[in-house]
Amino acid sequence: MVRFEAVGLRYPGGGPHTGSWGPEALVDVTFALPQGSFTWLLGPSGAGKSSVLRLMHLALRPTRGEVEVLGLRTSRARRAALAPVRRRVGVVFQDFRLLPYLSVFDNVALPLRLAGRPEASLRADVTEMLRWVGLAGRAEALPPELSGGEQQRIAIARAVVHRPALLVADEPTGNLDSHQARRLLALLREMNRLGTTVVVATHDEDLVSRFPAPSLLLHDGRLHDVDGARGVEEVPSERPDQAWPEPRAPAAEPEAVAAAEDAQDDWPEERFAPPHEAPPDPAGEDPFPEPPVRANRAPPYGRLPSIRRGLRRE
Ligand SMILES: Nc1ncnc2c1ncn2[C@@H]1O[C@H](COP(=O)(O)OP(=O)(O)OP(=O)(O)O)[C@@H](O)[C@H]1O
Repeated sequence: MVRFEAVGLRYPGGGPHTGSWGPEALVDVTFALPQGSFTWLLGPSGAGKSSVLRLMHLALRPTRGEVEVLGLRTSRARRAALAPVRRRVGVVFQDFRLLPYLSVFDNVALPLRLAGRPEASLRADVTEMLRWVGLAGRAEALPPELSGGEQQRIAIARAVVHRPALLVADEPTGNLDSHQARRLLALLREMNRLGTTVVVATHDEDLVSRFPAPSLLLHDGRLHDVDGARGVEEVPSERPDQAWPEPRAPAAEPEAVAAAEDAQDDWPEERFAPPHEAPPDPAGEDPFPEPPVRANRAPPYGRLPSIRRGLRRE
């Protein structure tokens, strides 16, 4: 599901267009997470947690080594191969990254629209997620009109509404009170129970103590202590292989959709490729073609009743 092999990562040193590169923010990071696992990503500020998550949701490529996500080896993959994989990854950003000119409803609906869900069928799921995060009444508001905690809850709803195969969350409880943080943990656990692989970077020790799970511990960009995460590679996942089907590619990718995807990039296209030891694949046949669009296929996503049931229990 996720494999890091001797990964090194450098950021641009004196700014993105200067051509100089800073010290390695990640050094020789190696681990593997099986499908259906739940992993805490821990470490002090500046240790490299966000950098690991950026590599997992394909906002960056490694400058050394290999990162494989959902079967895609990212270090040399062509950019066109990244989009379909990214659509299967849900992200809760530390700084939310809501699109300020779209309503709350449209922000949460974005992953479903990117996955090609018909408008008629997405309303119920978006409304249910908004209700779950307690913001159904703010569907028409713009993100800048919301508090930090409310924006975080919208960001969480957007990350999970399309039931991603992989969910990465960067300090998802940073702006939540303890009750909301426990509800969020319940949602993450329920999604994990249903087959989503979950990785959460956090400083919230109370949250971690409520759900013991394997941890990756980073210090100064190095993986210092792996509590079960590195070794679990050999344990086959008991979860069904196709817990979440591939999303359909949008029939046509309008410019607005492409712009919305780029807004979630840490490095927009022209800065996407840091100097990797090996050159990218020469232009040729795309090894990762978009899945074919099948006509009259049933909607790939079920409704959310099981998540709702799990939350009621909580
Ligand atoms: N965009 C960037 N440009 C240059 N250096 C960066 C950039 N982002 C992160 N770094 C550097 O990479 C290192 C790891 O940062 P990262 O944000 O991954 O740490 P973190 O563990 O997530 O920290 P925090 O808990 O404070 O969010 C730090 O030294 C940081 O200064």
